[in-house]
Amino acid sequence: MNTITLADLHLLNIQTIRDLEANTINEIPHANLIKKAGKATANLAKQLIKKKALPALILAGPGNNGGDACATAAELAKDGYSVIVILCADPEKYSADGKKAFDKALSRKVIFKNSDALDDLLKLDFSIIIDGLFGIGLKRTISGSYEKVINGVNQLAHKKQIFILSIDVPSGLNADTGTLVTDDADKNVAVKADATITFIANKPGLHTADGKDYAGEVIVNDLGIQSPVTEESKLLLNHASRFNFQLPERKQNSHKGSYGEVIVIGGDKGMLGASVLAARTALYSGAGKVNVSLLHPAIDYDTLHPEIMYKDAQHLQMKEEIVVIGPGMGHSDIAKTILSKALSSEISLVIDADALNLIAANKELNDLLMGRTASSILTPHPLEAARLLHISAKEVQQDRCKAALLLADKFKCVVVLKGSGTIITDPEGRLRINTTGNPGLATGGSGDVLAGLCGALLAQGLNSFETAQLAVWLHGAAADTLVEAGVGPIGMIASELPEAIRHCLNAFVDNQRLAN
Ligand SMILES: NC(=O)C1=CN([C@@H]2O[C@H](COP(=O)(O)OP(=O)(O)OC[C@H]3O[C@@H](n4cnc5c(N)ncnc54)[C@H](O)[C@@H]3O)[C@@H](O)[C@H]2O)[C@H](O)CC1
Ligand SMILES: [K+]
Repeated sequence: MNTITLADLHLLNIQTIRDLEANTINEIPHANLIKKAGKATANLAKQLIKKKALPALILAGPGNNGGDACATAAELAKDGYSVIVILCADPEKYSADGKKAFDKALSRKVIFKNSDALDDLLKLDFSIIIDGLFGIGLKRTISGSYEKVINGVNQLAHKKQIFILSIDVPSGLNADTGTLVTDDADKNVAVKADATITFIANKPGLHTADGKDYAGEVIVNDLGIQSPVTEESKLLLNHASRFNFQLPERKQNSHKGSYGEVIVIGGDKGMLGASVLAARTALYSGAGKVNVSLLHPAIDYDTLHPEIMYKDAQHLQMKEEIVVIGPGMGHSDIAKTILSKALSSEISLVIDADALNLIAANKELNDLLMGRTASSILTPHPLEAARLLHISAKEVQQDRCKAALLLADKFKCVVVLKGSGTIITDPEGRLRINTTGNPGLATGGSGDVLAGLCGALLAQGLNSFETAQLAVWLHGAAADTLVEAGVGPIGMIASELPEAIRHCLNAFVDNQRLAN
């Protein structure tokens, strides 16, 4: 975990990459980035290829991504690999460097076919499939022969277990948003890569929304172009090895009051479990004291965790504790009254689930949240985020980074937009995309666990943005350790997370101590 550099975590959007590329070409007229990209891709492919006797299949599209593909073919051929390229382009229309790469590949006996040969090629076996159809220049829905080629190689790779390496971006994916470039919701045309070698810098769309499913493992090669990155850089991947904050030391001479107090408010009829899960997690993640206040007080004792105290929701002081509000809270008038009291208080809040829905539906609560001076962390899933922004969940998912930034700006809060590649933002526009987690977390209650974890970290003295970063990372890391142990992704349940979170949290603290 200590080998990750800040540069590895730096994310750039397409426009910034284009600007950097243009500056480089202006300053170094013969930079030949395509040649460099081809070399880097071929070097990686050589490490990935297990059966050198089989040919490599390379897809080359009409833009510079296709140029990179031809340069890769030329490099592999130089080292004795047999290479077949499906050329979906007129090479006469390539850029000068792209044409040079094509000519070089041709001179090195690379076999070029067009998409008419697809059906015959799909009967063969290959050492690797390298996707250079489209990169950051893809504009419209992929159709016609491009669509046939993509669907064909996806199926072939799946059937024959052939590794797919995408160049720069899996063809079909938007590198900014992680959505598929399509105007037809029923059409999912994109290369499903096992790995992506991406150039100049890492890109947000490879890590959120559909990005993780299509890009696979992401390898960054800067092609010698420096993109300055500092701790202040706004767009980064969220990784614990780069956190520059610490939990307070656990001194021998300390007591439960040293580690803060959390109250979880929620649990209307039929939904008590949500609050109990959040409270249990707060306990397992180090809060000194943990309370539950249920709106439907059907229980006042947790037989599994008798450490948890139960308090009457309607008579809470809300003076010093950290309040996690919303899990299973429902929409009753009492819920609104208690939420209004919490929003009017001077204490730090974690606002989740039904509390978010109530705020979205009620102007008074909305205004109270907007007017808060104490800190709040909002933890919406896409539908809750959509309600708060008064747009559709689809619009949120179309650009998750933008939606999270809008929310943080609107409410002047730290926002955790959950989902694949959870996004953490703050009102200053800092944005982190999380790197841990797996589909095992797509299960009821895992959001309650995250809310409870946030509460415990706030109680131990981290600020809201630090809390959100560490909580999201730990939550995903815990799920990853469970999957490694065979507990999921299928059938992983939220109740299994708190113990795994405790393990990951202690390991995180130990690693930080060793690193310092
Ligand atoms: N900028 C860099 O960091 C470097 C970029 N390299 C590689 O180049 C691509 C970007 O190249 P560009 O030519 O701008 O775009 P594409 O290759 O992605 O494709 C554009 C090409 O495709 C046509 N097109 C767009 N959409 C469609 C569609 N739906 N159907 C058919 N045709 C479409 C469009 O008109 C263009 O002709 C980048 O990703 C890198 O791989 C460098 O080589 C390294 C540095
Ligand atoms: K590509």
